Amino acid sequence: MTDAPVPPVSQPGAGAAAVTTVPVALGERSYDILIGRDISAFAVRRVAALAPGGAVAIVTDETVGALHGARIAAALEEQGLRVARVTVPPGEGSKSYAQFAAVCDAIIAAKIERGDLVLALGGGVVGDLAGFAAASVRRGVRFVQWPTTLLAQVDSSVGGKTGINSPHGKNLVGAFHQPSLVVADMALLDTLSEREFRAGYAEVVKYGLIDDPAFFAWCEQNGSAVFQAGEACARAVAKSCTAKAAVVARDEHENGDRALLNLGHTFGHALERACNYDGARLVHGEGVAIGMALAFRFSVKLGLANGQDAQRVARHLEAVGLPTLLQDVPGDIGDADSLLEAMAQDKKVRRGALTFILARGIGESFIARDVAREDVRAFLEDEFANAR
Ligand SMILES: NC(=O)c1ccc[n+]([C@@H]2O[C@H](COP(=O)([O-])OP(=O)(O)OC[C@H]3O[C@@H](n4cnc5c(N)ncnc54)[C@H](O)[C@@H]3O)[C@@H](O)[C@H]2O)c1
Ligand SMILES: O=C(O)C(=O)C[C@@H](O)[C@H](O)[C@H](O)COP(=O)(O)O
Ligand SMILES: [Zn+2]
Repeated sequence: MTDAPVPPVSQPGAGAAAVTTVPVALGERSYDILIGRDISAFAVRRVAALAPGGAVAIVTDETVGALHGARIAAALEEQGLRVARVTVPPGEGSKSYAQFAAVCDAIIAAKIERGDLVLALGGGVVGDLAGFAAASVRRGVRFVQWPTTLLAQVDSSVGGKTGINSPHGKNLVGAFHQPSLVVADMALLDTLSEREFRAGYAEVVKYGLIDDPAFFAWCEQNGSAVFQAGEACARAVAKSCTAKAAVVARDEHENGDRALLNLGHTFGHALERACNYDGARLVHGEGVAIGMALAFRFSVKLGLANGQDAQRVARHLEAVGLPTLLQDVPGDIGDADSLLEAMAQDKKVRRGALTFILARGIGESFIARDVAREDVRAFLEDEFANAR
């Protein structure tokens, strides 16, 4: 990642809005992320070019489908594609075995062939679910990510992690399946709720905390402007996608430093499971915000980072209204032992040993293997005891 939040090359999208293109360099699986406002007219032509005269199954959720589905379906039909629509209920509960089976069968029933397309129109839930269905049906159909939340535009639509949840933990069943194109149209964020916008912002801040202190400082200065879904937001999306594209290009299957993108997630995923994936209590980005604050405080407790940095992280997250404490999660989240049990199912676990993303400071995150369970338990017990 670079020091200044400068987005990559912009070009006019035929006839209208400027489109910033961020390439994801993965050899024969390379693809572009198109970023801009009101870019759908340009983007549907790029989608159609992937499968000229073919078919596309738009997978969406009820909320996004009602707001944006008809317009995008019509635009794709105008490009000569046959369009089928597949709709799931909104929310994390749809990353389930039941919805996975329903989506796969609907794609098959729509006679989507290997040379056709699945198009995920929605947030990270739809992207992860539709992407996994695309990876599985006929052993692999190409797919397009058309993210409609800030979280999906800055993170989940890029990098090819797809999957569903198990009662044992988050994203435990899935596949790496890269999209063929990503379309991040800022205009779609206009209908997003404030709470969901804020949750997505947690994953933006993450890129600064991993290895880009200048970007974290930029977030501190410009965080509230990002929430206007204008120029600052487009910059944050381009910056985030550029950072993620670089990590994914180096380490597509998370054998090494892609795990840094998991900052805050070992704690966050355990909290999501503790809430039984009930978005009314905790959505993913909120879990990540608490998880990042915990990762910094844990780093301080282990003598790795200084307290001022941990406070600065929590201060910024709180300034935009994100939660940073275990006590911020409504209802019962169990205790240190039950959270540890959830963490034992984390995909970064090796031979039973916990791996965390910890930090020596802001922008100095690193992968800590073999973290002692006793240290985690003692830290969590302190956190449970320390009410605000
Ligand atoms: N694959 C990855 O790399 C990756 C990365 C980060 C997160 N994730 C996953 O992403 C999921 C979270 O994604 P999310 O935060 O986008 O949640 P989400 O997909 O549940 O969307 C949030 C809510 O906003 C609504 N919504 C979406 N777009 C809208 C719009 N434009 N206007 C109005 N309402 C809209 C949805 O209906 C939903 O109710 C989690 O399951 C998480 O594990 C995956
Ligand atoms: O793309 C990645 O790699 C990430 O870790 C991004 C995370 O924000 C995302 O939540 C991801 O789904 C978590 O991956 P998991 O392997 O811990 O399920
Ligand atoms: Zn995440």
